Amino acid sequence: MDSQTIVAPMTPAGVSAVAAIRVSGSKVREVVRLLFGESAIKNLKPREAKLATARDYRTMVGEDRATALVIDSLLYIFFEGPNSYTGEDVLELYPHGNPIIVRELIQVIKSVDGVRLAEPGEYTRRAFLNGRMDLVQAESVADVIHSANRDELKNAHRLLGGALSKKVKTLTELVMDISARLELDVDFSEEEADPDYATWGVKISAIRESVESILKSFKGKAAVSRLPLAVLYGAPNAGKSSLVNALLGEDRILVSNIPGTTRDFVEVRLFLDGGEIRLVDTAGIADKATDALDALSMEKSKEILAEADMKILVVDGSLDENCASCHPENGAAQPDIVVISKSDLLDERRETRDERGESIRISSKTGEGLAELKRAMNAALFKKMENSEDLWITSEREKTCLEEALAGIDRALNLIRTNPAVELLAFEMQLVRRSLQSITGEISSEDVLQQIFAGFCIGK
Ligand SMILES: Nc1nc2c(c(=O)[nH]1)N(C=O)[C@@H](CNc1ccc(C(=O)N[C@@H](CCC(=O)O)C(=O)O)cc1)CN2
Ligand SMILES: Nc1nc2c(ncn2[C@@H]2O[C@H](COP(=O)(O)OP(=O)(O)OP(=O)(O)O)[C@@H](O)[C@H]2O)c(=O)[nH]1
Ligand SMILES: [Mg+2]
Repeated sequence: MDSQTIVAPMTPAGVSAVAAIRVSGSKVREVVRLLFGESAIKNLKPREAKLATARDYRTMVGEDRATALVIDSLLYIFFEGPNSYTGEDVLELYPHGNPIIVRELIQVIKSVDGVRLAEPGEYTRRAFLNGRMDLVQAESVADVIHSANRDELKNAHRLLGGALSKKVKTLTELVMDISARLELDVDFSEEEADPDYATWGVKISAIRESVESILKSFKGKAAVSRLPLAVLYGAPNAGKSSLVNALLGEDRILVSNIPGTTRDFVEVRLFLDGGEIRLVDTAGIADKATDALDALSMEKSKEILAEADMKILVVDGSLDENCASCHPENGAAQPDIVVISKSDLLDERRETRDERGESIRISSKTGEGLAELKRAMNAALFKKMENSEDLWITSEREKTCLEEALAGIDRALNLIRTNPAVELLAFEMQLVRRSLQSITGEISSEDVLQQIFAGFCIGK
């Protein structure tokens, strides 16, 4: 392993209130000295937030630090290895979130001998290599960051907490135990009576069951993380775009009293309690297209509706008659929920039940009904998992290791059934053990680590 010290921002590029930069490695104290001066080193206490002025030592005139250019006034925390995320000395800097400041800090830090920019995932890779976490946990860090909803996040936290690691380690121990006894049988096969194959068979079958159940829990990331899609549709001028703006709390989409304002469908991201969703505003569907372009717009609306996980029909509550073409019997989509818009223009007592299904009165002007609509969307788009105690794996690599283990187990069981040569059985169980150990990274290779961490973000 290279012993270079690494530096990278932990926060995304761009303007923010505060940014975060992390340095890890043996040169951390030197970085503190150059940024903050000799006295900072003397008073360096681990895990204590300090306010200080970071300067560019390269611009210093003579030996007087006060002449050096100020980069920022910021907070920093020093973590002394091995009690840090990576297990090495770590320095975290929290400057103001100006990209100029972040760039200058990183340039100055990089100018220290033995410091370079971190590669993607390199902090977590070091955490793994220094025994702070195993490979299942390291992979789950990416899941924690990229979980798209509450259930995924809960699963990712369980993986990070070591719930799967524990299961796999228990299985590895069982396999090692069997291996050890098999090896004994190999050594003493001359003297001893026949090995007890039936007992081996039962034990190995039990392990097979556990491996298979973890394997079956696999959920590919693509399948899990596809954001749910809600589509708003209805007659022109019904108030669809206004509703999107009201849900977002900002004037994102053009609104006007001219029917046909929205031409192309517009997609935004909305956060609900269960997670992020895609919300699409479509062009109004009129009884008759006014021109060829209008007809195309309506076609587009229908296309995106076909993909929707939730169809929300917006009906203008201020009108007595809404367009007939939004009725399902006229070929329009069957709504999951009907929204009666512009409730601020409605008489309180007016009937708000719609023959097309459950309905909610809303007003984009006053905000009435918006919270209720969000709750309904949340319930429809984030259905509770049937068994939320379940733990599932998300890593293709872990899946492949489990498949290898399962194949080895099946070969071993087959040997027991057909040709019980203890040596062969012992050999297969060694392979099974190795496959299981690859999952947690007890056995790993440079190639495997390269593959895993290349997919991480910079600074993780
Ligand atoms: N500022 C900051 N926030 C962060 C992180 C970080 O690295 N820095 N994390 C990065 O992902 C996550 C938290 N994970 C962390 C895990 C372990 C340690 C750590 O220092 N472990 C030491 C001490 C443990 C203790 O005091 O209980 C250790 O394991 O020895 C730090 C962060 C999320 N938030
Ligand atoms: N009073 C009142 N007016 C509303 C409300 N919502 C929308 N409007 C008005 O209704 C008109 C149409 O609103 P839009 O949001 O553009 O309607 P749309 O459904 O997106 O229309 P198209 O894009 O043409 O299909 C505008 O004049 C809005 O100001 C509401 O809650 N209350
Ligand atoms: Mg519109």
